[in-house]
Amino acid sequence: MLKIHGLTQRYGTRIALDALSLSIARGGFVVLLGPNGAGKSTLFQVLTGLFAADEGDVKVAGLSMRTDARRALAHIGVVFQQQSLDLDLSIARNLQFHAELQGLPSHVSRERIAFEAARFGLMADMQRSVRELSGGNRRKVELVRALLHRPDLLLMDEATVGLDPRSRRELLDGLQDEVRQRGVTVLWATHRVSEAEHADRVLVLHRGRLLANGSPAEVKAALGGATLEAAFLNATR
Ligand SMILES: Nc1ncnc2c1ncn2[C@@H]1O[C@H](COP(=O)(O)OP(=O)(O)OP(=O)(O)O)[C@@H](O)[C@H]1O
Repeated sequence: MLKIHGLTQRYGTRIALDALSLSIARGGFVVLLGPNGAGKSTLFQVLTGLFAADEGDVKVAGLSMRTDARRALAHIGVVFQQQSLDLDLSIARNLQFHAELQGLPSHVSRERIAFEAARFGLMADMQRSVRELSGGNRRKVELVRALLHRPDLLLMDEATVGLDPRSRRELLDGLQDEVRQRGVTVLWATHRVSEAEHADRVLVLHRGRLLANGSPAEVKAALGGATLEAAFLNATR
């Protein structure tokens, strides 16, 4: 689903991504675990075509981001770290606007918006402005928006920051449904080890390099530690 080869990104003399290579098969909940400054956001910016990296390439569903970005991006949905909804518009308008940008026919967008909004418990608030919503519901709207064009690869960058445990759980459960029911691949960037404990696969990123790559148990064994958290803290000190 995703192949990253030799990706390098520098900011002046600082290396944010250091010849990073990895591949991720279709389907599953994959956690990209890294401390602050590891390069997670930089990687997501390259994956979503915000800029091209200095070196290397990314392929999504076999399509190169360098030569075929438009078609590659059609496979990707994203929720960025920074909230990006129009606060003055209602949930419904925000979602309709995005569906129009994606070129979805109106009968398809109406059906998908209703389906996803119901799934995430947003139906009662559809006509409220986003400004009036809790942080948890705003994130759910962003997730629904990211799912409208039915992406195969969903990128979530620190998506639970500021959410209480219940909202975090609901968001994660919704994503697990997507993985199970539609075979979506979720790449979930976080610095919280607890969010990696139940992942299908964990990628540990530190200073732009991959330190470990495997199931939570494999990563714990590879990095050495009594718990995944101890292994992570030890390896990224
Ligand atoms: N626009 C920029 N200009 C200069 N340096 C940058 C820029 N963006 C990121 N960096 C540096 O690149 C490195 C990787 O940053 P990045 O934001 O990708 O990490 P991150 O893992 O997302 O961190 P966080 O968890 O804090 O969001 C850091 O050393 C950061 O200071």
